[in-house]
Amino acid sequence: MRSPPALDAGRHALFLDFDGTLVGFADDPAAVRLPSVVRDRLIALQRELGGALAVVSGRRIADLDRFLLPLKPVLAGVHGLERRGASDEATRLLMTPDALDAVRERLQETVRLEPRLGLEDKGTALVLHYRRAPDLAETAARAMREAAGGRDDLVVMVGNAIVEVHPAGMDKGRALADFMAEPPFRGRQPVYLGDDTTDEFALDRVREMGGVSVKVGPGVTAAEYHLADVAAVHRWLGAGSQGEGAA
Ligand SMILES: O=P(O)(O)OC[C@H]1O[C@H](O[C@H]2O[C@H](CO)[C@@H](O)[C@H](O)[C@H]2O)[C@H](O)[C@@H](O)[C@@H]1O
Repeated sequence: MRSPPALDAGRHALFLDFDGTLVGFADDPAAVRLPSVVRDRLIALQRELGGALAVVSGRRIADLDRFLLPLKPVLAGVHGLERRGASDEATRLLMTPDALDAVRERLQETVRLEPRLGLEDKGTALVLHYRRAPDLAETAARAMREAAGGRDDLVVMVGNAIVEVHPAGMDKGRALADFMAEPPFRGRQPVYLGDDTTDEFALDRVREMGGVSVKVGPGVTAAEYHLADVAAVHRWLGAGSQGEGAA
């Protein structure tokens, strides 16, 4: 796969995944770090792009703000179930948090019985983490399937050393399409960078829209272009190579 073309600030809208794209991985999700040189470059890019810069992540918006501030991009959190558009002051939730109550109870029991698994409660989604115990990948997947109980109002997704459940009806592709229908994105060509299976929804959508789809790292993808790793993303953004961003 080819390297992506240079960003054209007058024409493009830039969408960035967070973990595995802007920052490297760590055992503890709270331990990642966005190098200040990258954050400063993103602040400059946001201005050059007329505000058409969004981070589209599986993380919560409050969590993303902790890593990104003073950069305040448009944000889709929890795969679009949380949203803060260009004209929004506050985060909007696209679901009722009690939708996951029964699943939460079952997963709490799972991690009580197997403490090497971690449970991340994002309110709008629940995640079982097994990065510290890769041998528990199948155990985690099975526990999640059983906890979700075949409910068709929920979606179970596999990510990088995680398995996650959240209400059906939203993914990163839909989140991106919603932003593209609004200023300051409307009329621009989307550019999306992402590394994980959950990014494929957005990479697919960007190809349909005639945009620039960029897969970061290894793996099967719908993307047209490729960057090797987080350091290559930083260089492509014009922020040099200052480490991968894991603490
Ligand atoms: O959509 P993203 O921005 O890529 O977020 C996806 C998930 O990111 C976090 O988990 C991942 O990063 C952790 C820290 O490096 C790592 O420990 C974990 O194994 C990775 O899957 C976050 O904790 C999840 O909630 C996000 O869905």
